[in-house]
Amino acid sequence: MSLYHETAAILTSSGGATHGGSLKSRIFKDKSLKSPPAQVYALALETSKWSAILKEVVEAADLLKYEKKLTPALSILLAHDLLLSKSGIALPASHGLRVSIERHKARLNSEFVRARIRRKCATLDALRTQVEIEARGGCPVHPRWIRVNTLKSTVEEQLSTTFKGWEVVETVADVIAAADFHDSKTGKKGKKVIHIDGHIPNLIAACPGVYDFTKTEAYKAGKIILQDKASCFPAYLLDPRPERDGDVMDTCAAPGNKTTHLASIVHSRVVENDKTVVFDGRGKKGKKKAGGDEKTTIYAFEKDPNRAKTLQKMVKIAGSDSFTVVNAGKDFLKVHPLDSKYRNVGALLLDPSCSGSGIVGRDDAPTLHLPSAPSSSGPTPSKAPKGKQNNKRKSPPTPSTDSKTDEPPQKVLIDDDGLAIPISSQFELESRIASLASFQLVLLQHAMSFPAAKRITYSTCSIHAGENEHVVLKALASEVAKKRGWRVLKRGEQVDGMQRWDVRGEHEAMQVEGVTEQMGEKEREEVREAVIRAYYRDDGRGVMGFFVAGFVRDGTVDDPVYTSGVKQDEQEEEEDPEGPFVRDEQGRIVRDENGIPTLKSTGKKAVTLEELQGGGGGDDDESSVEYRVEGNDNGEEPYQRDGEGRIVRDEEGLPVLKEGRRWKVVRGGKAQEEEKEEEEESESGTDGESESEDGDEWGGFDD
Ligand SMILES: C[S@@+](CC[C@H](N)C(=O)[O-])C[C@H]1O[C@@H](n2cnc3c(N)ncnc32)[C@H](O)[C@@H]1O
Repeated sequence: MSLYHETAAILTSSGGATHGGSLKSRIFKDKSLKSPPAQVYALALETSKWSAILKEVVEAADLLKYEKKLTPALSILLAHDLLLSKSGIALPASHGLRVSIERHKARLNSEFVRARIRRKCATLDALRTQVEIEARGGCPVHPRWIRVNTLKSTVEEQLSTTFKGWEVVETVADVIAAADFHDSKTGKKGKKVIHIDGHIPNLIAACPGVYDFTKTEAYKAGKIILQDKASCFPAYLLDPRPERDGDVMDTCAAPGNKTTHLASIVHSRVVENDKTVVFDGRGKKGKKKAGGDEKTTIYAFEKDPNRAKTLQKMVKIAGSDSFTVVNAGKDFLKVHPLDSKYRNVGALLLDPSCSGSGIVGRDDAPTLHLPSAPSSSGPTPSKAPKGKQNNKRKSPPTPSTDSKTDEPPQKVLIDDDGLAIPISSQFELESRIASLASFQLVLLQHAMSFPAAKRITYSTCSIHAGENEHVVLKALASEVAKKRGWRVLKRGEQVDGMQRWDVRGEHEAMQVEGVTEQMGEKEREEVREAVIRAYYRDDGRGVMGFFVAGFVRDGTVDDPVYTSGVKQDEQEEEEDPEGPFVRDEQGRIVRDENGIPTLKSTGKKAVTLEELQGGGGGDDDESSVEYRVEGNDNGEEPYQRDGEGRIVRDEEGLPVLKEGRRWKVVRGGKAQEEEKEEEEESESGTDGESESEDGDEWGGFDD
């Protein structure tokens, strides 16, 4: 099959919206293609951009009437290459398709000139510019953002290598403006200009479409990473500092842009402070931190095993594998916060799956205009696409055709995992957002429960308040946040570049039923001002739609359930230095007349008199603390008595045993005691007396 047949099949395939996402991904994932996917994609994209004009030309020239074997899609693909491609039709001169279009060359050319004049364009260049702008549906140009990976390079090095000869301009807006430049001599679009970002360190905005950075040595060596400016906010806002935050966790990490950004920041902090650090893992890079042996590890989790492979590759290429542990295929929600591996995790980055509604260029196919069937003769100039209709993230990736205008295209929400979810109503959209938001909140609360955590960033590439401000407000109102003292990282406390970023939370998003009623106006405004937004807009900022919020706690407020896994009362029993017994005001253990202590947990006596007299185990509740009197069992009671017949007690009030008698304290109940005795017998062959000596601890009473 020829390039043209394959491309026509892609452009007109039905169900594309729900079967594989964007035009680009449909083409590059199509294993049945014989032509190079890049060539198919370029032809499909460019023809779609020009299709409104090509449709007019083909119809006016009556091409489909004369060439019955051509389909509408084939006709505009061939017309595109005939009229606009420098190399012409990519087929042998004798090929039937080529012959069928070239014999109409003169008429097609003159209709093309007429179409240009109708659009009031004096030159082909002017028409090109108009087509480019229309193809974006009036949406802004998006710069190519490049993060210099400071683990491997510096901005200075990149300026003198990758960007050698590029002009450095003052603003992002200048970079955007350069994209519409068209060099009439070379026929090339855009200019080689860059801007060094003023908010995020080591970030460069380059004019898009001028250069394929994926082909550069710097990209292949991991010296530069293609990452949108807004997507750099979370790691920068988290601002992990080895000496303050210890280990760092990236909870939802693939493909790894933020993981590698975190690594770069951690590393630069160490260098900046002129302190050295031991990086964990197989680190050859490690240096000792001044005055200590702390280690910094970045733990990255990715539940999707395939995406985790990309993460692993990225971490390696970026040069951070020596101190990044990739937990491939591991669900962050299944990571136990009390797992000792993570006891030093002080900073967590949470960038969970979201609706992806802020992503730029997700739907990359401009609306396709196909010529009408031959019966409807005569030119029917179609209107050029207006507004944002061909750069909408929720519109179907399958291009609509003019002949189907009576069927409104089904909307598709392509999330940031690349999953295409058909959305046919506002209700469906809201349900999808609500379900994502509830999951995002669970993840955020889980992050908040790590014992040493003091800083968290939560981010999405969504523009919906439901996934953004609302999740933040609900998280702040949650039990874990309250019990552990989590609060929002206020604007004034943020790293410099984020303080200066002036796009903040949405006013109308600051009300959440059942959550914000208890908050004062000032508190709500503080949260709104603290959270950071970015929009894909024609505002000169050149960023994608994004949201990020920081959370902090100072650690003075905490709940033991989040540090030791036990509730306060349980912890008192376990860790109370006074032990599990009730004490009086002077700190003495409260005992009954026989000196038997009372347990705090049950209010019952720790042992019964019968037990003290050697009678065996107590009830189940108290089975973890059993006491036996052993030795010289001659039938007499084991305690010493004074002249008045009272049991003699030591300073703690414990009965003093007669000579030859001793206490045996058994922890863990009767079953364990029996087990222990069996073991003792089999090991030593003694009657356990000597073990009893060893075990003659007063642990049960003293601690
Ligand atoms: C928005 S993407 C992360 C992008 C990444 N932070 C970056 O900047 O390159 C969300 C990722 O989280 C993963 N994910 C979702 N839920 C997860 C979970 N419970 N545990 C671990 N990974 C999860 C998804 O598979 C997806 O790869």
